[in-house]
Amino acid sequence: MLSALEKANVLTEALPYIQKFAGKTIVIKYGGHAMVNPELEELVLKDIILMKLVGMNPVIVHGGGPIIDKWLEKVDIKARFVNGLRITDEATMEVVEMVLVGKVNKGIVNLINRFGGKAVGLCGKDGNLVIAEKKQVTVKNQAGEETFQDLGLVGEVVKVNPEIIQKLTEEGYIPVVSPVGVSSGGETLNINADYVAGALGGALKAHKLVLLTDVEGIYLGEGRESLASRLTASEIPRLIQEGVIKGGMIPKVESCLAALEKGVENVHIVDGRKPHSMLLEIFTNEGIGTMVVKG
Ligand SMILES: Nc1ncnc2c1ncn2[C@@H]1O[C@H](COP(=O)(O)OP(=O)(O)O)[C@@H](O)[C@H]1O
Ligand SMILES: CC(=O)N[C@@H](CCC(=O)OP(=O)(O)O)C(=O)O
Repeated sequence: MLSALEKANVLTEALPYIQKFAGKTIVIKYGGHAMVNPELEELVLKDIILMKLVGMNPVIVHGGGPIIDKWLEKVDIKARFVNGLRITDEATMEVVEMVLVGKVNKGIVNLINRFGGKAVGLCGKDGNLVIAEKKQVTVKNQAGEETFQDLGLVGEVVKVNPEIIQKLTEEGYIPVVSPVGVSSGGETLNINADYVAGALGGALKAHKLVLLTDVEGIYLGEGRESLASRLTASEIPRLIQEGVIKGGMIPKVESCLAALEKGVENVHIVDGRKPHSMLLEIFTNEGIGTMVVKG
């Protein structure tokens, strides 16, 4: 345990970081795989409340893939993914919206409020926050040829209207965003939360985008020693092509690239299972996880 003096030292050591980040927007993607247990969830959300209290503007975009899987199973719908994206028919979309916007979003909002923060939950439909269109994807077949794959009601962000987030932030709220968007024709679309986080970070000109997940960062090979502490944007397409980055990591790195392109200064993929990983990232010089940089 720290003595009272040591605790005071820790606080004053954080001062330059608090000054540096005051007023800065930090978009945090809280992935479903990082929501591993209630104790850890409490730590993550209390860290975010602390960030808000010391003057930063945290904005949460949450996922919930494993929780959707659980509820789909209850109604006998099989979960299927292509390149980390859920194939979404109408029945699946209904479950996705109920689980993300209803259960997961309100669960996070309720906890933040209970821990003394002020949270407001939204999805892409609120204030036309996230306008999307159906996403087109190509995949390689067994012969190595590129073929088109229809994912159903899966969206790609085409426009973000961030005013509602800015208003909430100015009023002292922590916005909590569900990755369900709407097309210009009013159709509900399922968007991977990583893409929403990247696009929102870009639209808000965020200082930082932090993607909390269930691995330490991006591995370039087998084992923990292959963890990349820093990758440049230009290396990413090759790593996807070679199959080094696959599955759920693909939307994450693509979100990083989109955010960097739109001027987000710092983009990090961090282990959300590690207690206080975000605070370590923001308040110390310890580089944790993988930082993706322009170039
Ligand atoms: N090169 C890589 N380095 C680290 N993880 C990778 C890599 N390629 C694929 N992955 C997978 O990406 C997963 C993280 O994505 P995902 O499961 O969608 O998490 P989340 O719910 O946090 O969005 C990891 O658990 C891992 O299985
Ligand atoms: C199109 C698509 O894949 N949407 C995701 C949305 C939730 C999400 O992104 O959750 P995680 O961050 O926990 O993976 C899904 O249906 O699972």
